[in-house]
Amino acid sequence: MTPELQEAGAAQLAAAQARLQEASSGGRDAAFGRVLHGAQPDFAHGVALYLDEITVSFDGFKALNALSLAINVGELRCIIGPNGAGKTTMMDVITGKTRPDHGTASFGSNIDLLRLRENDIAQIGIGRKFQKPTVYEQLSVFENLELALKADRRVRASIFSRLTGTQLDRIAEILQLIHLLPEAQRTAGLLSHGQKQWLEIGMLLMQDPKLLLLDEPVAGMTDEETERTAELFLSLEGQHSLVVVEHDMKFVGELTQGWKKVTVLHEGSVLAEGTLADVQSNEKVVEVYLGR
Ligand SMILES: Nc1ncnc2c1ncn2[C@@H]1O[C@H](COP(=O)(O)OP(=O)(O)OP(=O)(O)O)[C@@H](O)[C@H]1O
Repeated sequence: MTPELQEAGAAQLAAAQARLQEASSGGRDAAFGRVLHGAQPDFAHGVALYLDEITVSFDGFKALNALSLAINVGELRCIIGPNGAGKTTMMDVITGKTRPDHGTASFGSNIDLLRLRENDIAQIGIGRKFQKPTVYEQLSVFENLELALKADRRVRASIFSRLTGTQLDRIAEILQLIHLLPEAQRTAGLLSHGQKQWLEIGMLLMQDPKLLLLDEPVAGMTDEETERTAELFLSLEGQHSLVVVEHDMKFVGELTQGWKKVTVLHEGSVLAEGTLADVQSNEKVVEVYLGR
C-alpha cells in the first residue's frame, strides 16, 4: 500500500470517529448520532426496505412521482425500465445522496433513511455498486479487500494494524465467492472489466451489507462473466437483500428463474410488477420499454 493511501485511510477513519463523537456529545448533528448509535435494522416484519410515496422534483420535473416499493429480507429484486424512468434517482434516495420532497423511506421497520447521511447509511448495512467499477487500480486484489474491511467503522481496525486470523479467513471466503482467489496478488488495474466488477462487489461484501443496490452490474461483461455474475447473485440471495437495476433481459431471466418478482419503473413510479413473463406480456410495458 502506498504511504499516500495509508495517510488517506487514516484521515478518513479519524474524521469518521470525530463525527461520531460530535454526534454523541450533543453537537449540531446529535439527532444523526442518536439514530445511528447501536442502530440495527429491525427485520422482524420481513421487510428490508420500504419506500412510500417518494417524490423527487428537479425544477418542477418529477424524477420520482409518489414511488412506493417494498423489498423483503433476503429478496433478490430486479428493477427494469426505460432511460429516465427514475432508477438511479431511486437509488440516490435510498443511499442519502438525494433528499425527496415528499414520502418516507425506511430500512427495516425502524430506521428512517431520510434522517441519515450517505456515510451513515453505508455503515448501517446498505451497499451500493455504481455502474462503473471503482477499485484501487494500483493495489492488489487482496489489498483492495483489506482496505474495504478496514474502512468499516464497526471493525475498529487501524489502517496500519495487522489482520486477524478471522479477517484473513473472511477475505479468503470473499475471494472464493467472487472467483478471484487465483488473482489475489494481481494488481487490480490488470483485471478484466468483469473481474473488476466482481472485486468491487467483494469490497462491498467485506462490510457484510444487509441490502445491496447494484446498478447495471453486467453492462460490458462477456456472456461467461454475465453467467458467473448471475451465479454469484443467486448465492448471495437469502443472506442479503439485492436490488438489481438492469437492461439485460437474459440476465434478469437468469436471476428471476421464472418466478421472482420484477418491478418496472416508468416516469418515476411503478408501472407494473410480476414475473418477467408477466411484465414482458404487459401491453403498457411493451409500449414504453420492451417493444422499442
Ligand atoms: N440532478 C438532476 N437534475 C435534473 N434532472 C435530473 C437530475 N437527475 C435526474 N434527472 C432527470 O430525472 C429523470 C430520471 O433520471 P434517472 O437517472 O433516475 O433515470 P434512470 O431510470 O436511472 O435512467 P437510465 O436508465 O438512463 O440510467 C430523467 O429525466 C433525468 O434527466
